[in-house]
Amino acid sequence: MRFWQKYLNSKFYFMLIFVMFAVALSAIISLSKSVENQSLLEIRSLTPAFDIVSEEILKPLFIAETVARASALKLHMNDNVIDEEKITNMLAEMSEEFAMDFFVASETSRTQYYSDGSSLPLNAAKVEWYFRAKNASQNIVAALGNRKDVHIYFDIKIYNKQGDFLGFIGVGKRLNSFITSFEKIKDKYDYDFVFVDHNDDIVLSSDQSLLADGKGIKKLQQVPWFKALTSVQQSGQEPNDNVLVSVAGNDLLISKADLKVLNWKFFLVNSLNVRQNETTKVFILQTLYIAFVLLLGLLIARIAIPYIQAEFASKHQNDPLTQLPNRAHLAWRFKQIVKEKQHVSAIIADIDFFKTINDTHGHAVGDLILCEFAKVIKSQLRDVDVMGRWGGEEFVILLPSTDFQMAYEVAERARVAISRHNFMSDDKVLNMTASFGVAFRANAYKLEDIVKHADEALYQAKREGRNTVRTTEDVVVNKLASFKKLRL
Ligand SMILES: Nc1nc2c(ncn2[C@@H]2O[C@H](COP(=O)(O)OP(=O)(O)OP(=O)(O)O)[C@@H](O)[C@H]2O)c(=O)[nH]1
Repeated sequence: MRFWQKYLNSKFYFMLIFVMFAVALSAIISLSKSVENQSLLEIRSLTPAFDIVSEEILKPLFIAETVARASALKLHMNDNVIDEEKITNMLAEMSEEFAMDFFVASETSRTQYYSDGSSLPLNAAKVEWYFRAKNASQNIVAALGNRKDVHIYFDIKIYNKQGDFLGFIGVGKRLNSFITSFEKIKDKYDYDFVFVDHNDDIVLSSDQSLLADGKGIKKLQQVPWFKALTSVQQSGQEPNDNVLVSVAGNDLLISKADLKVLNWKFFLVNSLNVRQNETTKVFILQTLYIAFVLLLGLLIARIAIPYIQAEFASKHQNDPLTQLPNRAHLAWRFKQIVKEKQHVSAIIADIDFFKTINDTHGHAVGDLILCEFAKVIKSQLRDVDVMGRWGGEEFVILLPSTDFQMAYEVAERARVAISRHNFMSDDKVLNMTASFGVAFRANAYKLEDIVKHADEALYQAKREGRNTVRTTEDVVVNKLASFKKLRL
């Protein structure tokens, strides 16, 4: 099987499945995220709609109602002769307090008094609203009025105890004062809203082109999205208040609410294209983000897992016969010692004529002796020292924070212990010896380096009769002596 075929068969398919799984998982998570985001947007967009109604409409209306019911103004309006100065002063105080324009329209004097001190005779030909509102069945009337600039007025009817009509108390808000707050909301949530009265006159809107201007009041029937509604929808008889319409390629969701207190309607116009774009953007970004995180996780796992496995293996690998650390484990321990910035000495121990033991008593006895040999030497070491099996009948001992002299003494102590130990085989005592090589490295970075030097010393110990300890210093002295001999 060719390499690429093998690759395609195993790793490639695994990766493909993983990537498909990652993308599918990210898509599912993103989908739920974008639905969550969409719902959040909807809730967030509805909240300010309620704020607009309560803050901009209901609040001035309730202030007007409260003032009308409780104020001393009502008493003055009941006087046979209206005290204009008192009424005007009171209106001015209220205007200062609530930052709105107040007025009183008196039936007795047929005059309208404003909080700015001005007044206007209620002339049937000029002030049409007064007579219309007076004859209306509701006690609260809201209407647009054009005084200096366009105002929206909330008028409350006033009666005396006998039920005689005394006139109106009301508040007026300049239409321009709504515009700033409407624009802020429109910028933030990107929807339009329209308030219309019982005549379908547009009273307030976030769309400035729909607001009343010098040319007059606009009608709901002039608005493009309203024109796009069916006649049943326009009549408001449709049970569902949310209607979808398409205007110039833009899908709009129209929500309607009734403001019964004023006999008004409130329309919220949501551009679905904007919402859909937002949702798509959130979906794509989420998918990319999650796929990136998953792939990054895979990459990290691919790099980290073999490393962790190797670390774990070297940390836990022991020689099966003696249960001592093997070479990989020794190398890991050596790295730890170097990392801790400790200087270290190494001893290599090798049983003398071990082949003869095997040949004479058998391999099984040889195995037992190897284990016992390890135990005897370990009994001479500190807990921090590490003894491992280097291979065959060779053992390496690492001595952290141990200088050359001390390492030599440890090796010598081990040599004596071995030579004095009675190894047993079938009730027969076997005596044996071992040779030792000692090396010291203040800054050895690799186990192989320090063991190589110790091995040179061991080789010299073997050459010089066995059952002895030799050091790297001995090796140098020996080399120098041979060099001198050669020169002579
Ligand atoms: N029983 C047993 N013997 C082993 C094991 N590993 C290596 N040996 C034997 O150890 C012996 C090492 O022999 P040599 O390398 O000739 O060394 P030696 O006989 O100890 O002689 P010197 O080291 O020169 O003193 C060989 O016979 C190997 O078979 C093991 O795990 N168990």
